[in-house]
Amino acid sequence: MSELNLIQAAKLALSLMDLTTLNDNDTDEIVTELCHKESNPVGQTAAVCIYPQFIQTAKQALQQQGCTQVAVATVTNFPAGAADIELARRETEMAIQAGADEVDVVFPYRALMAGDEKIGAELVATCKRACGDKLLKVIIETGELQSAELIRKASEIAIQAGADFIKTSTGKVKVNATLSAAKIMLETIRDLGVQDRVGFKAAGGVRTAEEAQQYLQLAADLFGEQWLTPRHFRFGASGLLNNLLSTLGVETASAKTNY
Ligand SMILES: O=C[C@H](O)COP(=O)(O)O
Repeated sequence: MSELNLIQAAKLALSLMDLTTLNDNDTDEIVTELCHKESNPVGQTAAVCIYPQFIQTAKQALQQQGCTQVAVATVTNFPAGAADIELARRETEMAIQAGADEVDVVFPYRALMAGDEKIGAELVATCKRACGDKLLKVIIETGELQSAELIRKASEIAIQAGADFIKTSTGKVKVNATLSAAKIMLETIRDLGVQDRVGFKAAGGVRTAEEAQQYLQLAADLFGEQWLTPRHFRFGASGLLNNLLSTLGVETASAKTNY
């Protein structure tokens, strides 16, 4: 596989990003400001990712700027990853009813760590049914699972239960996305032969174009550069956009914001 240079990687990473704000003090204004970051000289991200109560705000802000192709993603069972299937189903159903295009649900990883493989499968299958044709990304929280065996097992369960994407992390625990966890997840996608229908999302702590480049190269080495589309690869990041823009020579007036 040829090497992606930093400029190519930065452009690609921007187009594959779920531009995220998931803070307890988020407001309509903060979400609107996030959506305004879509108006930049390089191009738009794949999605914005926000808490469910801001779905309508995000949709309106994107529409007002003519950014209707930017998807609105939200989170459910987040960030705890409880083993309450009914609650996860309700939250997911409500998110879809509120207009979400994509749902990132946290896998009940603690239950898996305690030896329960069934509850995760049921939760993912139930949430996928609630999503219908909207994308379901399943956050397996690799930094808590820790072992390669558990990361692989959670990936397999999520994929077999209908996940459209497997995602590393919530961004809310000590260890978030790492290249070693990404490698295990991407190899699981390859080993199950599901790369046509299942994508991968690196999320949590990805802050620089150089880091993004490494994740993209990992995936490109396994599946080819043509696999790097929003249907197959995402970054979930609240602090990567400004770095990508400055790598691409764009100084934003709002560089003072953290994105
Ligand atoms: O799902 C995305 C993550 O919450 C983003 O994590 P981050 O704030 O470390 O970029």
